[in-house]
Amino acid sequence: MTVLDSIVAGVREDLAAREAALRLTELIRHADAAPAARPLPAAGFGLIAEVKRSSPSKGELAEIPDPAELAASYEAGGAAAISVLTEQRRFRGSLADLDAVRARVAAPLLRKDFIVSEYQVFEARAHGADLVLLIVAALDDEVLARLYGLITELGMTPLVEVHTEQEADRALALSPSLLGVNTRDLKTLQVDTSAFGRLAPYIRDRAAAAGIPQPRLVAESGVASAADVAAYAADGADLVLVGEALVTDGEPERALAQFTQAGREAAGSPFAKKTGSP
Ligand SMILES: O=C(O)c1ccccc1NCC(=O)[C@H](O)[C@H](O)COP(=O)(O)O
Repeated sequence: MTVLDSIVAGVREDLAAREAALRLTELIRHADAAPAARPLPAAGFGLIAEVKRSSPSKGELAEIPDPAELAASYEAGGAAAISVLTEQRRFRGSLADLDAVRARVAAPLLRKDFIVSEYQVFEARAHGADLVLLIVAALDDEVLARLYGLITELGMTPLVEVHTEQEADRALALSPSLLGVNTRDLKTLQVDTSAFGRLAPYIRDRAAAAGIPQPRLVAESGVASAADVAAYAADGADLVLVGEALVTDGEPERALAQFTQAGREAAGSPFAKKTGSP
């Protein structure tokens, strides 16, 4: 069993308990009553800043007693969106964190979890999410397409996450507007930040060959410094998702603003790789 398999097994158990506590029909009523989902800023380089207490790879990262306060400092630093981990067992997140953050900030919110069922998508909407993560490695094609369709139908944006070329091909079949390359292999937890620079041109070329719109690319994981953000941006990332480096920094607002500035400068440089290879 891979790390991803064991996380998903726990997620399914916790999900069954929530499904028993609140009927789907009732949950859908809450989702329908939620204010409309917000889009990401239309263009330009940006950072997705994550509320992350702990992780399978690093253990405890930060206590974060007030996730809304942290999110407010991300927003003040200019985050394009805020990612809230809601998985409980390995990341110590919750839907209550999502509620607290939603009540405090206007920035678009990503529900970061291991989404395997429609119930979780309705939960995301009911708790104010604007974007929902779909991890290709955790889903078969049929479920992936079904969840993608529901997220879109509810007005939210799916962030479709891949780690390999084969997963990228599966993701591109959906013509996603937002495609994440996680440089962390969720099966082994190894991070290889150079994976983004290899996969981004592959994705751009395959999208061009398929005649579909180019997705905005999100580089995920492994950022320790502004230079890492700049490297992802130079390799063509439109957005970079950062967790650990921000939650362990004593000044997250300052760190976020610095990372964003570094990414913008690199993305605007004539050497930035924004298109598929000729
Ligand atoms: O972070 C982990 O250890 C992890 C393990 C297994 C599945 C997912 C995991 N993380 C989710 C993420 O994708 C990251 O939280 C996100 O990309 C931010 O990464 P980082 O900046 O390296 O904290």
